[in-house]
Amino acid sequence: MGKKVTVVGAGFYGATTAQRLAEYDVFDTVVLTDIIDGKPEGLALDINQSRAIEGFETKVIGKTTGTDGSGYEVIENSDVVVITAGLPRKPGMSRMDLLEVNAKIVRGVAENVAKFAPGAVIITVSNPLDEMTALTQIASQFPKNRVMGQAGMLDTARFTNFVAEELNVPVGSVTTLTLGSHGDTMVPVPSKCTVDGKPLSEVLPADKIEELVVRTRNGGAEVVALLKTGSAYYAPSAAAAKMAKAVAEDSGATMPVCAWVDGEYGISGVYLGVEAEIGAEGIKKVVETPLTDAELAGLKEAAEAVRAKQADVASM
Ligand SMILES: NC(=O)c1ccc[n+]([C@@H]2O[C@H](COP(=O)([O-])OP(=O)(O)OC[C@H]3O[C@@H](n4cnc5c(N)ncnc54)[C@H](O)[C@@H]3O)[C@@H](O)[C@H]2O)c1
Repeated sequence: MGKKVTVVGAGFYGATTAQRLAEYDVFDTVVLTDIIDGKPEGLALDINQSRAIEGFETKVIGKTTGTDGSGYEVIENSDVVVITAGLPRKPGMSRMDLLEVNAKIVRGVAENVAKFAPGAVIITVSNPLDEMTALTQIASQFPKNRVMGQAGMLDTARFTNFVAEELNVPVGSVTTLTLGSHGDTMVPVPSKCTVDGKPLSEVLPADKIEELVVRTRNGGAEVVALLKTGSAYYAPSAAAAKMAKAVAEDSGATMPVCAWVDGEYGISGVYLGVEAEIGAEGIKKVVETPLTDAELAGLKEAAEAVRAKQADVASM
């Protein structure tokens, strides 16, 4: 049977994710939902009308849903569900400022997803990311491997772009890695970064690397400040769509994602940004990579910072 993916939330992040997923032309159906009457239907109609030009056969179905679960039948039998519902940041706001309002939204959505697509893998992107991913698992009661969050793919892509621009080399020649949380405790891993196979530390001075790390950590805020209303969505949607595709194709690709960590790196019982193999069952395996002492210490610090906040979301 053809694959089916649902994107909940037809805002900037959700609409661009649906478009990317449709343009991959690997899914039978892409479902796009929102609580704003007519918005997902209108966007789906528009994306479908691009099929003849872009040359893809995937059908996009838009559906207005209610917070009470009305309309959710449309997501039945989805292989993957991407949750983008929730408010984005405004200039000056931190991701944590969104906690209470988005927790209500994400809890409701996750409960409805569990009811109507009980076999799906869920990819959460709503902010604050680590907390909303933990809440998605709590509210859906899905096995932890079937719930993950998107952050590391985006942070890594931002870091890669900054390095490529700094050195004026193709992005394809640059490999970077960030772990940890999607926020202040993001952990860049310079020891895993290379340019044309050479260690980053051999092609850029330490102070320049640190400058790019800081810019990566503030990558979301930099876009928010420029846009003045709304937050980034082109790179974020590219990341979430790539993850959903890896699930649908059971590819086993290794990607930096927010995954349940259970003993890896000596860390347990927390959703954290790590590298993991992605497949039909969600997280196939968390992949441990050798880290320097400082990088490992940063990862452990990030784990403790998000652990406390993730414990709070259970009651939200
Ligand atoms: N993880 C990341 O890397 C990352 C990156 C960028 C943005 N984000 C987050 O993604 C979320 C969405 O961002 P955006 O730019 O699309 O915002 P947006 O305001 O453009 O869209 C959000 C959409 O969610 C919808 N919505 C609200 N409650 C809903 C519900 N119960 N069911 C279905 N839909 C509902 C709204 O009607 C709106 O259309 C935000 O929380 C933002 O902070 C995460």
